[in-house]
Amino acid sequence: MAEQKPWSREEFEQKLREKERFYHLHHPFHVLMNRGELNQQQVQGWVANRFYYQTSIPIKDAAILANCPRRSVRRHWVQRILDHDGYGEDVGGIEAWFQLGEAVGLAREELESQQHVLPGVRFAIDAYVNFARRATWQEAACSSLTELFAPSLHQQRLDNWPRYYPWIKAEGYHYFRKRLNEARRDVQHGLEITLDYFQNRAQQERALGILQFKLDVLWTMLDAMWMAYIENRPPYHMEV
Ligand SMILES: O=C(O)c1cc(C(=O)O)c2c(n1)C(=O)C(=O)c1cc(C(=O)O)[nH]c1-2
Repeated sequence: MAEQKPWSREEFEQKLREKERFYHLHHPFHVLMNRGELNQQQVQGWVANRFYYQTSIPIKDAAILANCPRRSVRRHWVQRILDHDGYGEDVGGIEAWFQLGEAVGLAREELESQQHVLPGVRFAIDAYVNFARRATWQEAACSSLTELFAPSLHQQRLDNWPRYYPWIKAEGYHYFRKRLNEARRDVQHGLEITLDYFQNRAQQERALGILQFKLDVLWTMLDAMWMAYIENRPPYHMEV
């Protein structure tokens, strides 16, 4: 059978963008959250579990750097680690997440200890980090492209939460504001790498599969949180 023609650069980008419909923005947990229908304990559960994602992202990006022999790419990619860990005067995104924790009533130690991190959330995030360790750096770059869809979600939080959750202190919003620009910049780089690297149709379809895998990671995290905080069925709930 004849090989299918590759999509043009524009068509390929369009196919990647069409994956937006699977973004965790549409997960029922986020829908409730962005309609103001979560209580404080449920918001705290999300913040504490997402903290594990925040701390894993620079480890994931360090794995990508470790697999990348191209200095011009590393020079650019390293910025992601600095954004999260901080550099010089900038305290970084993980510190901003601690501020969010405090703003919703979670002590720093509660986040740091990871005591609230659900097994399902941990498994999903570890799968993402391990993928980045084992894949080529271009495939791992492709897996970060869910960030194409993140700015609108950060913006929704900035627009809606102060109204719905007046008990969240204003310092909590710094992280989302910071990510608006960082995500737009990062995704431009990740997209260029992806559009350059995946050339024939089979490779382009592989890229869509990689993006779907990452969408599954994010969706599965919220499934675990839904069970624990909406259904009140965390693991082993029958025993407690
Ligand atoms: O709040 C969100 O919904 C959200 C989603 C994502 C994403 O789509 O992966 C990231 C972030 N936030 C984020 O803050 C972040 O730093 C980040 C890095 C990455 C990545 O894959 O490298 N995704 C995301």
